[in-house]
Amino acid sequence: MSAIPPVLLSDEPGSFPYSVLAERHPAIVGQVREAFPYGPDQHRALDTLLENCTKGVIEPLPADAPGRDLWTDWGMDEHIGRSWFDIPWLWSESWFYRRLLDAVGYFGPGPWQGVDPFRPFKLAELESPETDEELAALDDLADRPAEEQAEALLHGSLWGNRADLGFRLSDGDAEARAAVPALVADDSAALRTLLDGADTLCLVADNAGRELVPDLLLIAHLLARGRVRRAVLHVKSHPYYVSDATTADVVDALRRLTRAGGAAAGYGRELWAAMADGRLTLRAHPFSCAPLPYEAMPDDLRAELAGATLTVLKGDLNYRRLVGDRRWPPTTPFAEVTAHFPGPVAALRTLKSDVITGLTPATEAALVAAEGQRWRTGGTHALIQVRP
Ligand SMILES: O=P(O)(O)OC[C@H]1O[C@](O)(CO)[C@@H](O)[C@@H]1O
Repeated sequence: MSAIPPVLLSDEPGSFPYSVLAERHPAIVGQVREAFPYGPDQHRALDTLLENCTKGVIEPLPADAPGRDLWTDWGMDEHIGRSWFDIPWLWSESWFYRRLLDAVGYFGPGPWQGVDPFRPFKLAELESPETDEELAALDDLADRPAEEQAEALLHGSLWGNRADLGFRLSDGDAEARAAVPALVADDSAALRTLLDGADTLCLVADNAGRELVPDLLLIAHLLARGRVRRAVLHVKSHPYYVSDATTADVVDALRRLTRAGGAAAGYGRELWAAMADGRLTLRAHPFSCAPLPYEAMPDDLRAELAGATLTVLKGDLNYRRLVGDRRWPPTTPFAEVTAHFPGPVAALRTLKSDVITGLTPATEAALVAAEGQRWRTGGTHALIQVRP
């Protein structure tokens, strides 16, 4: 067993985590502020948040705040009074989204209760010409052999994670850079084996829009071909990390598919029917927005995932939560760091933060020789890792 390295903090100027707190979060506050006709109270609360998240310390949630008990369980008291930059990065990032939702009145009571501050960005992406093109491409795919379709949809789902909206706010060139390189780890053969004839597939979604659409297409394909009997799609219980998918985003994506026409509409109808007969269910567990690694998941979620044939975790944040957001040496075995997970697990992720495990020494050396450490955070590399 490898020695356990320290968790990532955001206290090193020039590091990626530091830039997220010092630059990305203020940029997100600005974008949200411009996207809605908020009133003076909300603007004042956003000003306070901006000041607090860049220069202040963690302050407790008010006694009557919704979800306060959860945050107490998740370690709020031990962080109170400490700088956002000196506590685990995973924790301070989640806290930022919680406090942002508070500032705009998301948790209510009041007229802004339940209004997703990121919805305009998500909808714009769903309605973009790029989404049109991706959906139109399904017409050509329909004539290809089933295996080829499955492979294309798997890679669509993987690369759909490439540039989430939060990432693009601070790294607008990410998508234009570099042709798609080879995967840095590719356990897709093991993934195919696990998926073939699976009873229950849990897919833990990441982003809405151009990531969720291919996730849904993959699920539709697996269900329609009878490769998996049922699928459970885990989404976030509230808006999170800008583009993370909630139930409302699944509904938007399904509507988008069904009105697209052509093969896309067929997938949409398949999913709609699967929701109706229970082959596809949604889950929005509160732990989906917890500032903690999956190793700390509560017993009910552990039991649920233990019952799945396979759990597929999408995206960078889920990867960080799966392996523990630590400074692992990149060659640390993936099976070792995911041994805590209650059943077979796969990660489909483009690389957008420093954390990485499961590389061969040769792969790590080649990446470093070509790019220094940029490959870790640039969003231009991806992986499929499986622990059966
Ligand atoms: O949408 P994803 O793939 O989980 O990525 C989330 C992004 O946010 C971060 O947590 C940084 O804010 C990175 O891990 C990543 O760039």
